[in-house]
Amino acid sequence: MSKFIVRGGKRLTGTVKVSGAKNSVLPIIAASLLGQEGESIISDAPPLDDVMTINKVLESLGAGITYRDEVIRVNAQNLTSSEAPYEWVSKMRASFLVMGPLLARLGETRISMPGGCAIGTRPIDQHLKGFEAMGAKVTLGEGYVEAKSDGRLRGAKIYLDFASVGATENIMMAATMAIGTTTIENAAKEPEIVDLANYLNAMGAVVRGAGTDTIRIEGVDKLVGAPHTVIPDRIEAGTYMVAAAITGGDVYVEGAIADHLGPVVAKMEEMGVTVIPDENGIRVIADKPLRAVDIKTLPYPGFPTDMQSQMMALLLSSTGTSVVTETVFENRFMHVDQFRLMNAEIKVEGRSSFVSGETKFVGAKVTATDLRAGAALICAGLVAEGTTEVGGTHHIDRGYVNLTEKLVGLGADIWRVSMPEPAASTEAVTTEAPARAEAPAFNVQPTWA
Ligand SMILES: CC(=O)N[C@H]1[C@@H](OP(=O)(O)OP(=O)(O)OC[C@H]2O[C@@H](n3ccc(=O)[nH]c3=O)[C@H](O)[C@@H]2O)O[C@H](CO)[C@@H](O)[C@@H]1O
Ligand SMILES: C=C(OP(=O)(O)O)C(=O)O
Repeated sequence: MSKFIVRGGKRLTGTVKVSGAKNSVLPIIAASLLGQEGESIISDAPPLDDVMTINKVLESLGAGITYRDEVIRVNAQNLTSSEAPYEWVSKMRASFLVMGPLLARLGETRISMPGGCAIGTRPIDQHLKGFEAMGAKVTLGEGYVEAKSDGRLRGAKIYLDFASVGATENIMMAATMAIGTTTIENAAKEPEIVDLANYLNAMGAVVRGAGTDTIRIEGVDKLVGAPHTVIPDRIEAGTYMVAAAITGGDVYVEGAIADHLGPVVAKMEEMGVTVIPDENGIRVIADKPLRAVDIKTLPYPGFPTDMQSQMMALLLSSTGTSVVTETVFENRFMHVDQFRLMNAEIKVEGRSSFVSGETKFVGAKVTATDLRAGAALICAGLVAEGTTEVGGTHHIDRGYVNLTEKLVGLGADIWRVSMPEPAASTEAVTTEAPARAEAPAFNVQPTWA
């Protein structure tokens, strides 16, 4: 067990570099299963717990994987299994993204049912509807989803009831080796979809229209491993933009792509933050009081649900009342109770939160209820009076590379402590900051590379 400890009151300045996007690298690693020959070389692969998990899934399927210096090499020529076990899928929903590639490659697959999680029930009906339309026979039972095709999948026209990111990716991957053309209508348009399509095309696939709401995939006979560099993580970038703004800072977020962050930039500007994008990143300067604004999460290019909780932290410190409406996930206000422990005033009514500004955050013991909630609590901790302890670090480790190092590099007073397991020891854990030379002690380099 471990915690992040944040002592509030430091203004952030300097440059922070964004890592490769979690939500790009996960489907791309899954897609590497499609390579019948050669090797895929995936660069800028962030050393996150989620990446380790999906690598384990691929290894369990028989793929050869090495991971060094943020480069993953996948050799998927000889797959030995079509089953993704509970052990890995239960750790991370995105493991389910191996279903499309396995169906295309092996004609059958059995995958543990991905459960719901803190932010919502997250059904997979749209994924399965797509596979069935392409001729797969899907059965559910004993906690597993099985899909089988009678020979190769067949191209089909698939309309998604919701522009689901995962369903678009899974269907797109399954369709690459189908007979004929598949059309996905009401497809998700996220930059990560475009990144995946670029990688698939480099492998020999014919995917057109990614980034629009209609994607056409012409099936081909064979895909081969290919090199690809993952796009920068727009949510990590947005998180550092919020961290900079909430502390009244001046930070250059290197690698951030302004085009991928349209609504985040727009809303921060509406609040009174100065945002200066250039071709290598985005500079954020907050040198005046911030105004309240309303936020509504939507699929891309709308305001990203994955930035909702961090933005709520910023709105809490603005002047006035803001309304935050969450339309993507039905239960993504878990951070509200945690913010309340830090002195925030927020009223939740259905899918909307009424957020009172001018919060004088007070340090408290809080818990990351999900990945972005954790990031948001750390942002609040940066300006809180006193010390904030953020537990639930396993959520945060899913999506932020070297979080303490990056924030310390900007001048934040944050470190991480490892807690002894209660049964093993009753020793108190110190929340004193380690000497700077010792901090940060957290090493996220994979140990099994
Ligand atoms: C690994 C990854 O890329 N994760 C992202 C991805 O998750 P993920 O791909 O799971 O998100 P989706 O876009 O699929 O989900 C959006 C909404 O659609 C619903 N839905 C989805 C599929 C389905 O078959 N049926 C259905 O009802 C979900 O319950 C949710 O309410 O997009 C989300 C929305 O931008 C982000 O928050 C996640 O960070
Ligand atoms: C919800 C998220 O991710 P995932 O879909 O991997 O749970 C996220 O990145 O905020």
